[in-house]
Amino acid sequence: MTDRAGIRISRVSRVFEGRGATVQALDDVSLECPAGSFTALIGPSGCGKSTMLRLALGLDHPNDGEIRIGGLEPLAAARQGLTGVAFQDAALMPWRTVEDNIMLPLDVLDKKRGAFRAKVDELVDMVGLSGFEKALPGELSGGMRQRAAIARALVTTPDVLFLDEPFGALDQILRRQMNIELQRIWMESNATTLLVTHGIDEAIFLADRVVVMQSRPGRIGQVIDIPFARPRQSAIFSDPQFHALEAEIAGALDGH
Ligand SMILES: Nc1ncnc2c1ncn2[C@@H]1O[C@H](COP(=O)(O)OP(=O)(O)OP(=O)(O)O)[C@@H](O)[C@H]1O
Repeated sequence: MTDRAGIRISRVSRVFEGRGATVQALDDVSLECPAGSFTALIGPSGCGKSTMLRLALGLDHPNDGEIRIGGLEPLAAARQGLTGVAFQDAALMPWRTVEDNIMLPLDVLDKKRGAFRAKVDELVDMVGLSGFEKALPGELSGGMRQRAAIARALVTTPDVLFLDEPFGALDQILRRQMNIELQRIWMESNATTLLVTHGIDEAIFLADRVVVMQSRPGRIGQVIDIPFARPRQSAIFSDPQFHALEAEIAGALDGH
């Protein structure tokens, strides 16, 4: 059992009005992510995945419905350090060292850095960046930058971790390595995780269930449970059951 917070998205709609056109980015979307679970969100471009994350982070507000993180409103949860986020482009500050980047949320939340020294060292070790604490982002590979971004997302020991295509810019081989590492990090951190991805294989490898979204308006189409035991090994990428799930999700994306 875990006492971590889960995510509850209830009947959320978000409409954008602009230049004569109205876009229904999300239409009556409900999703419950139990504490400690790993959910992957997949769907065509423009189906509202990033909008959903922005709402869950308190960066935007729904027109209808509500989102709760462990019972709290998203902004309150973010202010308490209950949520962590890593984006596709890592978004590290180029002039800050790796460890200064990892400590950024502490500065934003006005927490004393000293109290987190051991946590930062543990995270640097967990994401395999020992020896690079004083390096600048420009001195790191793409995969190392993403690992630093994930460490940064975890520095407040968040209950909930949002990942928006964190490995989208990496090549296939590196992405698979990062998937294996992310699984390990997730198992160690125990955070409720919501991953936005375009990679069907990545979604199946990592998630307990894959939520397939449809666009115009953005809605949840199918939810597909992934039955593989953990820890999952890279061999499952060539398992026939894995291929069957890939076909099922590809079909759901095509609206079948
Ligand atoms: N601030 C905004 N103002 C107007 N329209 C917006 C805004 N943000 C998003 N949209 C529209 O809402 C819809 C959903 O966008 P969103 O970025 O959430 O999609 P997505 O599923 O994350 O797409 P992608 O996979 O391409 O990143 C799109 O049609 C987009 O144009």
